[in-house]
Amino acid sequence: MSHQESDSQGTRNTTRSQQASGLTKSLSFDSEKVVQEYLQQSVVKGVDDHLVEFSEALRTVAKALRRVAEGKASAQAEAAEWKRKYELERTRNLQQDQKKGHYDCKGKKAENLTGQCSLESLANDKSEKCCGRDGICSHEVLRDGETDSDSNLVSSRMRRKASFRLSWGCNGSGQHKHDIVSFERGNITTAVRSSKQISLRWESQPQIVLILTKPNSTTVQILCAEMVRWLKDQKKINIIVEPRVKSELLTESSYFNFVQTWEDDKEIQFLHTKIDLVVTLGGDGTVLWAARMFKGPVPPVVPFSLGSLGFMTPFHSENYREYLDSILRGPISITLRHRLQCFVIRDGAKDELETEEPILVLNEVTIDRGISSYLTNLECYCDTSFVTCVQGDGLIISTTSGSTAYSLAAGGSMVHPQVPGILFTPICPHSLSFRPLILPEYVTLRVQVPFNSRGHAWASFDGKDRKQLAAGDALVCSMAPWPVPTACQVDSTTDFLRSIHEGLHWNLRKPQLLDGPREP
Ligand SMILES: NC(=O)c1ccc[n+]([C@@H]2O[C@H](COP(=O)([O-])OP(=O)(O)OC[C@H]3O[C@@H](n4cnc5c(N)ncnc54)[C@H](O)[C@@H]3O)[C@@H](O)[C@H]2O)c1
Ligand SMILES: Nc1ncnc2c1ncn2[C@@H]1O[C@H](COP(=O)(O)OP(=O)(O)OP(=O)(O)O)[C@@H](O)[C@H]1O
Repeated sequence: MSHQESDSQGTRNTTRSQQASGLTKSLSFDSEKVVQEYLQQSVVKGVDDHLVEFSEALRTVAKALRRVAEGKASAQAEAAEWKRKYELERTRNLQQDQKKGHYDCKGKKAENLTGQCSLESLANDKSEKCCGRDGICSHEVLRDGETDSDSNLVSSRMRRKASFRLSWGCNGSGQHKHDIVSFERGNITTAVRSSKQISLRWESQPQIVLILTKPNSTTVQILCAEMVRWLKDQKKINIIVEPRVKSELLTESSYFNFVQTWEDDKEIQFLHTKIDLVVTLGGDGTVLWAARMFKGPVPPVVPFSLGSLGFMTPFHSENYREYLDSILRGPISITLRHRLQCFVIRDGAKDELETEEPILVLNEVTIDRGISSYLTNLECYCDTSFVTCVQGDGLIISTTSGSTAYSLAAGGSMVHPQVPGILFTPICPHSLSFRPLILPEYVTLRVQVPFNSRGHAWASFDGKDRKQLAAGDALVCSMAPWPVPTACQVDSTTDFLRSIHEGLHWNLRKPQLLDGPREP
């Protein structure tokens, strides 16, 4: 069924259910009124007349209830059809993932592409497979926490609260660390939230630092050479740089012979196993570059500001010695910047994923009209629910770190980078009522170019690697399990507020003068 067809079907169902609920409301009012009138007037009128009226009213009620039931049956059939389609899709995705060998929340193998457990597993496995070790039963806590006298007291006064189980890790990627949830007497409280300030303490001395630099900048080149010298001479740190930087250093002096690099780009995938710390010298683009190099876990990143804006670069390069000295000693406050993992699924490929590995983004994935002059038409789903159809220039699916980048320019909110969420921001929507959304971090989003689309769409990842999406192609994205830990200059909130004040001049306004009218 095309989106338009399903939409008009949906509208018909909504109208039907609105009619049904309106009917039910008027029914309950009418029948009540009829009964009251009957009771009052039967004293005055002949009882037989009123019995006739009353039975007529009951017939109307029965007829209307039948219509409500018919409406429900048709809505249920529609829902069953959607569920069937979803199940088909899910099975297809699972098969693909088993082939690919990703990992999932059910354990050993295969992270589901859409990052979800099956509906059956949610219903049947309960905690056993998905949530076994992580689920807690409220009644277990109640039993543990109660003394005998407590329980006697409770049972004598009132019935115990219904027992329940909370479990996690089933939806989304299934690999997130979740809040510690306490069930003290069945009341749910969270103790440690993922958005709390995180501190990193070294357990052994950091020894290898990767320095990444913005190209074509003399200032950066000079600073890089100075920093390498200082780290080697003063801190006995081994340095790794990109091949380009190694040749730049060697042009300056043969002293830099000790600096390591790689010859084959394939070696980059093993970098995270050797490197203790990454230092970036540039702007936000260099932090994005650093994040892009790590397709899995990322070592802590220390971003020095040598650009114009620097939302993610809180360290001023002039004081690099003090900063690095304190960071190498630790502890460091870090911001865990979540990333999104994106899969492009080609319609033509049917059962094949286009990419072996997901594309990870620190800022956002953008699906836009590219060079096409046609309106972009994108169908968007959140897990199993239809979200909307984007008609405009495109859509930005952004992390909270990316909320101050393109998403902000398109009218999205600025969100603290430690808030776990995914921003859904339209680009120039051709609709007055399309406001940006913020969705929870555990959802899987699917953006599909409809078969009847007039043009292609283009996906770009942190502003790079453009990929064309033809009609029937889709982009699926969910939160990646590997965040980018960036060192804070103070702490993540202070750094964030400083960056929006200094970078964007957020809410900068001259203070109102004292003179002028006053409250009497
Ligand atoms: N209209 C727009 O605002 C627009 C358009 C295209 C791309 N971008 C952004 O540019 C990013 C790529 O950055 P680049 O440096 O490689 O390209 P670039 O050199 O074109 O720089 C883009 C600008 O975005 C800023 N920026 C990047 N990440 C940011 C963040 N998280 N918060 C605040 N500002 C940020 C950079 O400081 C820079 O000023 C994309 O991820 C996208 O968010 C923005
Ligand atoms: N090591 C690198 N190798 C190749 N390209 C890089 C590297 N580091 C950064 N870049 C690219 O250089 C561009 C500019 O980088 P960056 O944003 O850091 O500097 P800037 O534009 O001067 O800073 P700002 O964004 O604050 O104005 C970006 O597109 C980024 O992808």
